[in-house]
Amino acid sequence: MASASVVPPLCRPLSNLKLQFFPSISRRATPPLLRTNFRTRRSSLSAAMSFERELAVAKKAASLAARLCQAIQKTLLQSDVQSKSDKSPVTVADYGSQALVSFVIGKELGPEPFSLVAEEDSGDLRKEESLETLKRITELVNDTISCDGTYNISPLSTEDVLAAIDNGKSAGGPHGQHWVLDPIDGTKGFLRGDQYAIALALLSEGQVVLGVLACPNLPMAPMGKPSQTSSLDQSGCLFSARLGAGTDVQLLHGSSSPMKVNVSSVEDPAEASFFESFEAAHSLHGLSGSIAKKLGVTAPPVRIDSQAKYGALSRGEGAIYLRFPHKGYREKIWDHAAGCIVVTEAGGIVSDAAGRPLDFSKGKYLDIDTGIIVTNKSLMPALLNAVQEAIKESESSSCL
Ligand SMILES: Nc1ncnc2c1ncn2[C@@H]1O[C@H](COP(=O)(O)O)[C@@H](OP(=O)(O)O)[C@H]1O
Ligand SMILES: [Mg+2]
Repeated sequence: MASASVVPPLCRPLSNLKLQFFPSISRRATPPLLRTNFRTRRSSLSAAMSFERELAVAKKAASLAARLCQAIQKTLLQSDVQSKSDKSPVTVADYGSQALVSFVIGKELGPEPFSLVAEEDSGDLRKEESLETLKRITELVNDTISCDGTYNISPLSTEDVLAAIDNGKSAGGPHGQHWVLDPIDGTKGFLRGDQYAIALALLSEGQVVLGVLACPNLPMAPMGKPSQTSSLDQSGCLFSARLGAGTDVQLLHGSSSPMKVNVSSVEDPAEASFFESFEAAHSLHGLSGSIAKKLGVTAPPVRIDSQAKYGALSRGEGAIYLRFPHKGYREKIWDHAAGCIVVTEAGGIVSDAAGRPLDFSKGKYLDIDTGIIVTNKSLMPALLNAVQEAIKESESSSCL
């Protein structure tokens, strides 16, 4: 069994994270949808509430959860892997991470109850055959809290841990405040030893007002750029964004100061690189390929797991992210809320394939047209045209 009492930093080299570049494409006129839909939605709400305290809590919660995940990834055993009803892999780390984030929010912002929309629930864990797993999660959560030293409390019981996980049962929606959590985004990457993220956001009146991405395996130095300082030689990035306040990155663990980041400013797609899911089951690589071809791309895409893609884009590493799930899949808000604000506060645009901004106010699902595309303001018009042409072509060819 893995022990969380010693938590070494995990510095696995990222063999699958490379940069590629687009050849040039001609710029086209901005489609009307784009012009009307990307007006800034900063309401009086953000002026009245700064969410500074909440952002600090989110950073603390995600960092602590990352500690637990890092300890587990290092010593991952086959026995840690279970199967949910949808057969996706879920590990003790997913549950432990959700319990920890829920614990930290409650501790820091309580005693009032809070609303949390999160990926995991305790249903499977409450079964008799899961008792050993539950004990192990409880031990990991307690070890992580005790190593951190911030909270002087008696150890949590298994019931405390189940209750903390079940705090994540909220349905979200357009009113009030809702935390949105993916305790391990990119579970498959986590199991492979590749990229994953702890993704936490806050919705207020249906709008994402802050987001944090803890990316334990993402190097601080952008790929292809030699680091100037020793802190950039390390892995583990914490991205954080607050409505109207920009996006920062800092070392996930340690005392580095936050640095403001911006998305790539490239206007020529020949200088842009392009991200997509590592997993072909999560995004239509063929469709992305034909979009890339329309833009004149020759290099293969950069395929990595999780919202680490949004984090990398926010600091100008690569310029485009394309996500086209297979027909029938419904995207969940926790897979995009934190990533979305991290990119938009860094100057980027996140939209569906029709050019509409993502709407996080409809509960746990996103109601999107076909797919999600992310890039900077200069490249979006041409990208949107290419996306729409490629979709039309793939629809007509599938009718033949
Ligand atoms: N068939 C599918 N199509 C699109 N996304 C899927 C999918 N099955 C799972 N996912 C989502 O894709 C996320 C991982 O994204 P990525 O491919 O960018 O790493 C998963 O997050 P979890 O790992 O938290 O379950 C899951 O929510
Ligand atoms: Mg996810």
